Amino acid sequence: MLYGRLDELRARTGDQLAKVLKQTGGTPQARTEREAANVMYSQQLAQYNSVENGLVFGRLDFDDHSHQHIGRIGIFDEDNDYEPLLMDWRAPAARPFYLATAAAPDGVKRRRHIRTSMRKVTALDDEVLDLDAADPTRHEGLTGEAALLAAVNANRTGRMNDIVQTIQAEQDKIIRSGLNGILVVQGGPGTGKTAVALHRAAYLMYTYREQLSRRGVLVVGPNATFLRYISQVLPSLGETGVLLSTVGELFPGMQPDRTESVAVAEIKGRIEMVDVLKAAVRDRQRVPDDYLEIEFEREILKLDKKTCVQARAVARRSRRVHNKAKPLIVPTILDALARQYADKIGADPLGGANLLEEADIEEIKRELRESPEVQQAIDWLWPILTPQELLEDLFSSPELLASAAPDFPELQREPGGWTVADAALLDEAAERLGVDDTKQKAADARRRQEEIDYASGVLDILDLDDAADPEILMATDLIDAGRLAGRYEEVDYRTAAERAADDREWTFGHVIVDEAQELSAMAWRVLMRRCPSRSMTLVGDVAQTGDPAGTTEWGAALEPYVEDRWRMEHLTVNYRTPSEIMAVAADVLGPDADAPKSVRDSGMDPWHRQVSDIEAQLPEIIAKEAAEIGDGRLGVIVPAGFTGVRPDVDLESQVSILTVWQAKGLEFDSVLVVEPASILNDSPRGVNDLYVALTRATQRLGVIHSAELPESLSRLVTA
Ligand SMILES: Nc1ncnc2c1ncn2[C@@H]1O[C@H](COP(=O)(O)OP(=O)(O)OP(=O)(O)O)[C@@H](O)[C@H]1O
Repeated sequence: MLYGRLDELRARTGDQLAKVLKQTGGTPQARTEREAANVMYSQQLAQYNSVENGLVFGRLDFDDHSHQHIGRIGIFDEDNDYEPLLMDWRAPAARPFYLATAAAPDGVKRRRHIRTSMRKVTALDDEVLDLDAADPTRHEGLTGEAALLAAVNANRTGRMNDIVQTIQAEQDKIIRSGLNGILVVQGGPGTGKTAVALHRAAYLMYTYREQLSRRGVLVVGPNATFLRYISQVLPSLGETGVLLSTVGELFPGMQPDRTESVAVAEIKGRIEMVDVLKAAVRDRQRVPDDYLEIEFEREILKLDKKTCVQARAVARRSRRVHNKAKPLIVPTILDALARQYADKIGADPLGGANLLEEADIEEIKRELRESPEVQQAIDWLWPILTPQELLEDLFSSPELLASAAPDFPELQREPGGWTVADAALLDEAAERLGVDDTKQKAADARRRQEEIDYASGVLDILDLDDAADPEILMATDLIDAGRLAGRYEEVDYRTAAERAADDREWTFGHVIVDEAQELSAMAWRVLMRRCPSRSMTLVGDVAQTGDPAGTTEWGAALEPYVEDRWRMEHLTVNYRTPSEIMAVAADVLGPDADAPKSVRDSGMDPWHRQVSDIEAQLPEIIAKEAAEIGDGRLGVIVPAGFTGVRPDVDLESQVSILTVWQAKGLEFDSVLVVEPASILNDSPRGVNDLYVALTRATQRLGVIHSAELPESLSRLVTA
């Protein structure tokens, strides 16, 4: 019945959309309304299409004999006072589905998990929420235990799935936490942080739609592979208006295409870079050592250092950003040059006062302003700079670098291309420089003039008949070309997420950051600029920090922005990694670490095998392990620089060879960790890296090494 209703809704929305698309013309208001309807119906249709799989997944039976189905969207009975036929999982009334327990049943008698495949029910799992009738083998801390275990034991597909059917109580609390302020979610590997972050995005969009649809929600992930891995979750929850991005991509047009050492990347992430960029900008506001010579009207004028210093001081005092302050140096310079020129040409041969009057001086200034030589001098004194020019010049010039960053000579490099860590610097530079929009404004003016010209052409055609009766109104009597052009100007109907992707200065209604522990101080600044309201959800694990520029303490990262005004929630249960693997991983962190508790055992011991030549023997070991897991997925996690690592991870293939950094946030049915001693020694945060590598497996773990096995892995059995 519910799928039937979904088909009806889809067909009806499709018809409405087709009707809107067929209409043309009309008043400007009609056009605006039509465009808005177009966007609304298209989004609705996308939502109906995306909830096809698993539309209905739950049912609650209440003590009063009523019942309610729970699903991905709400569907209402239009013929019966809009009674809910299917309750959206995010609605308050659906909450007992996630929270009710036998001890606190909240009026629920039975909770049913319904599994479907292609519109057919394939399995049911019932829980009777009655302490007397409850199955004593059930785990009281888990909601829908059978459905949960089926989900966590299932083979992985290479793409993350939603967990909407089996959200657990501690996760539900975070997903539905209020919109405002900064919420930090700290949780060990596999505790569902990523899943919770995405479901929270969907929940917030549903609950605060009015507030959030205008400014949009941003979800930030550590790299492009990870974003591909999670990309299907929000659409499957019926939400298409959320922007997924890395920090780097928030600088529009940024494509990191070069690499650099971890040490240099770490320096670029430091807060000291703010001062470096400030100094770099000031260094570009030049004055001559002595004077500049400028030829004007066959005279040689001298622009001396003192005048330039004065002009620069005026511009700097304004506290405008560099590119916007440039016009402020011009009056002082023109004035000095004009007076010098006047002295030359207006000198009274008899030695009296200058023959030129103020009006003449003003005229000279106007001419000076137009002179290419003068413009060239002004550009030398105060060049308009793009962020790219500023950084490229800084990094490739030993002199500029020595002046702006005397402590960091290692930043010097050949020009060409950008690294991941450059993105936050470019963004910071853009803030300091301000956008030079003169070209954009000129282009806009040109475009508008073209539209006006076109519109007058249209009006001319309408008024072809010269001999028309003067009593009859002509088109040009009613509307001029400017107004006609205005009507046809393009209005921007993209969703907030689409517009935000192209706009560096966009600010979001809510920002969600995954793997937030990896952000450098400079990256935090980028994100805080995108979210002045500080309505943010930051999920991560400070025990997994791999980037030397990242944080191991939430308070230290947030203090500069909100002091201690942020709240923290913890996730404590690991749904990914079986207890046997988690025990090995916890040994790596040491006895004081707070590793999460696994929800299940696998009955299989993680193993290690020492080989003499890894590169030669690995293919065979991989083939054997791949055969063991059938159509499951195998991740081979190797030290950086190992052969076989590709910059782009193929999520679809059965076997992936990747570095720890690439494996961040991902999971595989089976994992082979290669040469753990190298992973430990390659980075100052090697312990965390090895912990991340060991916790990627959902079923099986093996360790291959030629060097000595690190002592912390002594729990592994020998294969
Ligand atoms: N309530 C749940 N029901 C079913 N599966 C769940 C649930 N919570 C988490 N999972 C599954 O557990 C796995 C780990 O979740 P997720 O990747 O969100 O963890 P994480 O905390 O982000 O891990 P890491 O810190 O290692 O990146 C995923 O496969 C996820 O689908």
